[in-house]
Amino acid sequence: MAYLQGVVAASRSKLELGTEGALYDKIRFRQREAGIGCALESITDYTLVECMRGGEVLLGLKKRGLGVGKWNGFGGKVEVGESAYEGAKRELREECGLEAEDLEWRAMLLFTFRDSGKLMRVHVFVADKFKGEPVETDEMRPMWFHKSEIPYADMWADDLYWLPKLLAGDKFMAWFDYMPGGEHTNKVVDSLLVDL
Ligand SMILES: Nc1[nH]c(=O)nc2c1ncn2[C@H]1C[C@H](O)[C@@H](COP(=O)(O)OP(=O)(O)OP(=O)(O)O)O1
Repeated sequence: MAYLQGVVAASRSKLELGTEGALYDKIRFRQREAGIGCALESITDYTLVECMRGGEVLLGLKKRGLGVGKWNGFGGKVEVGESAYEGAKRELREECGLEAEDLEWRAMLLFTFRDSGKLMRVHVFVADKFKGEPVETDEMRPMWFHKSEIPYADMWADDLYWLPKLLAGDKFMAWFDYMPGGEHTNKVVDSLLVDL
């Protein structure tokens, strides 16, 4: 499975820099330096799927919930009893009706917010083979964008840091620390990115 292959490839390359634990440690260090108590109180797993078609990427305008009003890939919380891979496929189907034949794991994004101890861990996959046509749902209004016309101004601020790398085929782990007010202020105050 492409997801597992990705993980194996990662562990063979920059193991010393790329391990998730090392990244958490760096986050703790950086947050302490910034004078934050740095309680990583809870971790919640999410998925994010970027569908590719030639030089285009499918984004959805989020109609409700976290990130409402922003263009984003498709995804949501990983449910109890499912893997991130399974959760990613399910969310893609639920949010825009596409059935991915396979997903390639490409990135893990960690998000912290200066006004909470919560850490979001987002597993990012790319799909280039899928069945069906994207349809609008209660959650998302899908639209294809050429790689050169991605609406970064109307997306999460972090996307500008990592989406170009993802579209270039890179694998990586990254951390983005958001100002209080997270999705409304939409300002990244610290970040780390480790190529795998
Ligand atoms: N800073 C950020 N940058 C980004 O590109 N995507 C982000 C992000 N923070 C969250 N996301 C993505 C991850 C996930 O795909 C989505 C948030 O998930 P949802 O709100 O859809 O989750 P839930 O599962 O709680 O919702 P339901 O689907 O209603 O159950 O936004």
